[in-house]
Amino acid sequence: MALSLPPQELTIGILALQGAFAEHQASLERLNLNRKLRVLQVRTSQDLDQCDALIIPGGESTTIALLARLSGLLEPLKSFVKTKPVWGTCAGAILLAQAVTGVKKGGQEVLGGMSISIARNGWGSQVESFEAPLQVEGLRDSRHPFTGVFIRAPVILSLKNSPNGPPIQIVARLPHRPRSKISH
Ligand SMILES: NC(=O)CC[C@H](N)C(=O)O
Repeated sequence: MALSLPPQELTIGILALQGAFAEHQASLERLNLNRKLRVLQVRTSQDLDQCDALIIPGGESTTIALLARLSGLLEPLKSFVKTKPVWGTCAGAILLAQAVTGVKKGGQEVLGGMSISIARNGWGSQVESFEAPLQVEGLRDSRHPFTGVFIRAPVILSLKNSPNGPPIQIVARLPHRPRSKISH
């Protein structure tokens, strides 16, 4: 996967078939960057063609894969993840994995792109969702932990550096599920 981005205006796509795409868009638009950023909701392969990079949001991975297939986006996405930078949040990370466990009856379509294996709903069901403080390498204020929100979240079970891609860097770990649930 190529990780370098062109220096001119960047177009960041957000896969907008289902899930938290609007929240990702709002966060990107709040960023105060010293370069021009265009944020594009991606629903067609023509949208995808305009993107320098892509975010696949959290949501429901099976539904996102199904909608991608119905809208003719599945194959373009599989090609995109081989050559361009892609970020996967929760369901997005499941879609970027090479192997998934805990899948629904009928299986789970994936895009590949990251040489990881992942367990869908690996921390438990919806009622077992939780928040946990994380030390994230590279965040500006490393004195304060980042609050990770794990909503029916996946667990990355294994990762393997691929000979063609950049080395994998782990920026945070959560070895055990904490007791606290989501606070309201
Ligand atoms: N927060 C999420 O994105 C949940 C992912 C969901 N469990 C799935 O399988 O797609």
